[in-house]
Amino acid sequence: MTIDEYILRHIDDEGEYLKALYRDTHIKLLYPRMASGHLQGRMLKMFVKMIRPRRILEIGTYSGYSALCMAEGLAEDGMLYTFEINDEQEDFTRPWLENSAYADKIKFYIGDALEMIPQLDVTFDLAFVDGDKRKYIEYYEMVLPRLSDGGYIIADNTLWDGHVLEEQPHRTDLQTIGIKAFNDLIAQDSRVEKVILPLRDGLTIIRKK
Ligand SMILES: C[S@@+](CC[C@H](N)C(=O)[O-])C[C@H]1O[C@@H](n2cnc3c(N)ncnc32)[C@H](O)[C@@H]1O
Repeated sequence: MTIDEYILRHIDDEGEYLKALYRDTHIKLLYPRMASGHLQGRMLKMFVKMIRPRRILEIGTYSGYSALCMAEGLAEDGMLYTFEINDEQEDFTRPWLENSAYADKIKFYIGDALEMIPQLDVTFDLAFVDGDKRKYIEYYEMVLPRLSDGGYIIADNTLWDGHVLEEQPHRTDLQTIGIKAFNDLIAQDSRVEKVILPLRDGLTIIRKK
């Protein structure tokens, strides 16, 4: 048994619905590795239980796996706003969200989060940033003013398969360059407290002071 298998046997089950979504994602979608899985999903739900946000923002819905996990942790009056730029994703994802037990807690938008979020008049208590790795700084600067004091941002993939250790990423590798620039910015940003968890592909937990 691997340590990953051991972990999955000793944490909460993800449940039949999410198992089925994960399977369907692997059968029907390109890049299924982008979806949060069992461990990260349970972690996201646990964060929501700990932080107890009323309003959650997600940038990058993809198949809806992480959205459903966070919605599962939301209180009765909570709401999750999730944004997906790829309109071809809608036919797959919308039924999975709308047929779930959390349909009334999720607002699913198709479009560029960078354009659509500024048009909403909502303050968020938690934001899960999981969109285009080249745009993390733009997402961050857009989200921070829309975050409540003491609110949290969770940024995914911030270790980028270890590529962040490359001193000089190739100039065409804009994702590695983007993530490194984001990590450097967060490290020296006195507006926030931060910690990086080496879970899966790296999760940075950022708290607005
Ligand atoms: C890693 S996947 C999200 C995975 C999902 N959050 C999960 O954990 O299961 C990233 C998604 O972000 C979407 N995306 C990229 N840029 C975006 C933007 N500016 N606004 C909204 N979605 C975006 C991509 O199309 C892709 O589906």
